[in-house]
Amino acid sequence: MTIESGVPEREHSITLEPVDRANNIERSLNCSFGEPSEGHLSASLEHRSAGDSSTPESTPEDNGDLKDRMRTNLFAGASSKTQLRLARCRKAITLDFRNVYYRVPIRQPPPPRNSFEQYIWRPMRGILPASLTERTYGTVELLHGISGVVRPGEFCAILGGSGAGKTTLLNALAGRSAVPISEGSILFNGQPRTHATRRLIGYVMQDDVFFSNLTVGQTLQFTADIRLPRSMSAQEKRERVDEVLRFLNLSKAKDTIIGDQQFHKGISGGERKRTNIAETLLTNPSLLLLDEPTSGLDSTTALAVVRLLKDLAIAEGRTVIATIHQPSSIMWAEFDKVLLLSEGSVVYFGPAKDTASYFEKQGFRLPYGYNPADYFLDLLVSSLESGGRMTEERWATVPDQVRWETRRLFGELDRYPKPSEYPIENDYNFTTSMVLRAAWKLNEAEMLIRERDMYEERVREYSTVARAADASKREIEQAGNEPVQVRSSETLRDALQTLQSRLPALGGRSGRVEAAPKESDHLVIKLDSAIDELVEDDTEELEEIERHKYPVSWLQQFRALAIRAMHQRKGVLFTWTTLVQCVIISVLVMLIWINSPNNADGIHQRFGLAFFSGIFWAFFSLFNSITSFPSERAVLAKDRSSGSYMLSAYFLAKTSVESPLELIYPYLYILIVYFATDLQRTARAFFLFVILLSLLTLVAQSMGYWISSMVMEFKQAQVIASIWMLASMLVAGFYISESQIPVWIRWIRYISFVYYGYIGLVMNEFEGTTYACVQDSSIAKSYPSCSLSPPQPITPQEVYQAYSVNTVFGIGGSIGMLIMFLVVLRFFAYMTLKYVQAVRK
Ligand SMILES: Nc1ncnc2c1ncn2[C@@H]1O[C@H](COP(=O)(O)OP(=O)(O)OP(=O)(O)O)[C@@H](O)[C@H]1O
Repeated sequence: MTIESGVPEREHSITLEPVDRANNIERSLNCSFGEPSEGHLSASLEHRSAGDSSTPESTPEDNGDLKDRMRTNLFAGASSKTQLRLARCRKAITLDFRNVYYRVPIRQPPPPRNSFEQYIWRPMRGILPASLTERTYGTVELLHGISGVVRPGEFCAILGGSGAGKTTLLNALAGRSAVPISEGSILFNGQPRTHATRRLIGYVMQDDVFFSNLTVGQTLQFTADIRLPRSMSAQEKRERVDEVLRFLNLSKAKDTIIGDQQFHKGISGGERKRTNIAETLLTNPSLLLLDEPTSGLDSTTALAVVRLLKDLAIAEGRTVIATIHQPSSIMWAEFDKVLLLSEGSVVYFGPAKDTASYFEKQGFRLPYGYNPADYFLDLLVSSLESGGRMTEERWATVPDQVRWETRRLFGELDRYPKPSEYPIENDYNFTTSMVLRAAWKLNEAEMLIRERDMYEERVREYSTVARAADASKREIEQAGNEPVQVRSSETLRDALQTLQSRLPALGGRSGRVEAAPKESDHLVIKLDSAIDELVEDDTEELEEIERHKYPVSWLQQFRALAIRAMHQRKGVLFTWTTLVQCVIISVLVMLIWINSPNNADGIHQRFGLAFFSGIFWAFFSLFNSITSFPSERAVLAKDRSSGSYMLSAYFLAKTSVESPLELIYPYLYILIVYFATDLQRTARAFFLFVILLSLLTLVAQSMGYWISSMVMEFKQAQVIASIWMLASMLVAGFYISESQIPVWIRWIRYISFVYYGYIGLVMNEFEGTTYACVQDSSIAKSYPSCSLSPPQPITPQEVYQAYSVNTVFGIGGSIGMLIMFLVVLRFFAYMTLKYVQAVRK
């Protein structure tokens, strides 16, 4: 709907939330401001003038301003207009956190009690999950009663020195903490977090965690496929990706791989950061939480990121909270609210523009021309770093009440039972941080009471707006599609003006208010039927979120995950070094075994070839796959904590894509080696060789999955894999026959898949064929058939006997055992990933 307002001081137009639907407004009001409940305290309302809003439909003046900003804005090129409107916020969220305390258990390994624990158990313990080997010794409190409210349309920056608790607080707000908060509440529109709210929260991690072999476009497409609702078509999802790419000026980098810091250079640091934000924006979150989105960026790019966040808050009605390191003064001016933290306590929370006056009241005057952020953070950090007390001059400037509160909180009050006896000196070495924390404690109650009054006033104000909009709606309906002239009362005009300035914060509907340079008490209102459709879409989308646990079905998850796994694994597996390694080994094997004789003298060589083939590909595959989960751990945790997909879809997609890829090199080896080395030339033997080697490779891969799901640390996984493979190799029967292995470790072979692979390959080579004896050969003489007169061909049974091959299983049995290992090991890997690693949902 378009409203043309006759307010003379406003000569530009802006896009706002709908005023055509009273019920939507009511709903928005409910979700933005809720019903004032008992004890519900809120932060101050900052009335932003309508002209401040960077909104999609801006006038030339606004555009001029916008262009100025865009000059330094690396996101220029994005017509924020269309993109912002298309990626509109679905529901306004007010985040209200009260008295949040967060404590974590202190975990420490128990001290060794004897030499076994000291020299054997301790080094081995590293490979087990910490939860099994560490004990809890009490708790440590990281957040001490943090309160605040951030509303739709506001951009709140969390600031503090290193270790102040910024990330801890952000994680707690996002529901991503390792343990739940100990006390207090975190409410979304007055309600605890639900499944549906979780999907409306976008969390941008400090580390840009991606699959390095995917391009920016592929990465975003994956996110779109998996996290956008099932009601959207593939085409719509592609369009959303292109929109976000354009919006963040990433179109140029669409086909560039993300890369990593060490081996493959990919996109730049700024592009990485924007890709990170883009991934979150794709899902159109209503509440955006960002952990240090500007870290590692140059000042221009960092400012551009901050302005983007501000635009997302104002123009889209999103609630944006970000931890920011070292903001410049220009950046400071962009913050609506700031939350200053020191040692896990609030030092200030409120409008950024009021910070200086608040600090001044506490005796800390912002020096002229100083960057506010630098000054406030210096006050907190320098006092901590030096550990020094406040100077006497500064202490003297602190109000009496605050000095008293500091003593009450951090000093020994017993020494001075009466306030009149308190010495004026800073006798406890109080630091600036202590004084400011005490000042805030004093101030907090007072501030919150004041803000509750403002909140109630605000609710009343919006009720007026809602009634006004309802009245307008009725007039519009009576007038059909024609522009309507509404002679408004003073109240209506004021209400609409307020609405105009605050509507973007009410939750994702669109309408337009245009200034008309004429009579001040006339409003011209037009209906825009397209807006109605958008509203319907939103409702459906929200209902869908409530209905389904995951945005898309299991099959859709599987498909998207399989495509991603394919792109990623291709890049890891198909490198020149791996190809060259495979070819060199294959050619070497071919050259060594090319002349193996087809008689008694060649028997041992065939054993060697079968053994080497099995062991080499088992090693190759095992070591390829032990990097599997550790390298994806961060991405998996990120995806799972945003509730994107089921672990079963991830595991099955990954393993089913990687398995065929893992077989490509062994097949190349078979092609080079099999015929050149004169292995048994029958179709049956060839295909059985292919099947056995494939199974061995896949079982080794499964073993690698299991190990890597268990320990998640590459080095530890490597140690376990090496021990396992070397033990398997030793007991398989090639180096030493079964009867020579001590009885008490003989059983190991039965739990070693290498053993079954080796038996299968050997029997496949000798089954159905005989070998001629060689005259004067010492090897041949060891076979009974060669001692006969005339010598008889050596039978497979004689060979098995000579090499102590256990024929109980046979080729079929070996294949069966390998299949069993395949299934069991994969099942173990999945269960370990699900339960032992406790990858968070
Ligand atoms: N699980 C934990 N156990 C014990 N202490 C912890 C734990 N997690 C965080 N801390 C401590 O809590 C404090 C706050 O950590 P946090 O990561 O929130 O700081 P921050 O303000 O984000 O710092 P930075 O800006 O350096 O990232 C730090 O001193 C940190 O060592």
